Amino acid sequence: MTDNADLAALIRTIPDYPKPGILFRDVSTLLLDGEGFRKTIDRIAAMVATDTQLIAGIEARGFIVAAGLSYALGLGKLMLRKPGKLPGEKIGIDYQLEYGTDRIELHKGQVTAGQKVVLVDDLIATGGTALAGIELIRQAGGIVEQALFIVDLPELGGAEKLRAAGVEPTALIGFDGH
Ligand SMILES: O=P(O)(O)OC[C@H]1O[C@H](OP(=O)(O)OP(=O)(O)O)[C@H](O)[C@@H]1O
Ligand SMILES: Nc1ncnc2[nH]cnc12
Repeated sequence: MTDNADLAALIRTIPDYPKPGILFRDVSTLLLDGEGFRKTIDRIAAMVATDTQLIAGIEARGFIVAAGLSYALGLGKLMLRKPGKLPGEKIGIDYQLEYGTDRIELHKGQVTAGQKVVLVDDLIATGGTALAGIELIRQAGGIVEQALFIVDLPELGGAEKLRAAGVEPTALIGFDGH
């Protein structure tokens, strides 16, 4: 992981949100900064494997990263959505969050067998969300070997879990603490 201190400085930390003990790393302040967002997307885009065919983003903050990369690289984007949002036939998976549980869903037929998909999100903490996304894309026949994030919280072990699942995670910024 390179330094990216310029981008780290644009991310606000809010203690005890949404629960006591959680240090919430709020990317909304980075998103407000046009140059900061452009640098974020450019630096992540430079890491995307050249054989990538599709960018998968996780609702909601992951969509912003996915949209930027999709535009920068001219690749399509796949929406992994929270429950009840997709109108078509879908598959879904439940997962644990650092502060609760959730579910994501994917439209059937929007990943083709053998398609190379990169998963992106704003942040990886416990890795539950990213692993659920990877599992869902794999169930649909896609190949996921790379996942990219703006922020990693290494103490929560998510990146290690992704490596154990055969996916190489990279983040621009690592923050200490929960
Ligand atoms: O590695 P994990 O422990 O799974 O946590 C990371 C996830 O948590 C946040 O999303 P959140 O569920 O808060 O939803 P949002 O993007 O809709 O705000 C973040 O954007 C990641 O998707
Ligand atoms: N500490 C944290 N800050 C921001 N988003 C998160 N998602 C899960 N944990 C988080």
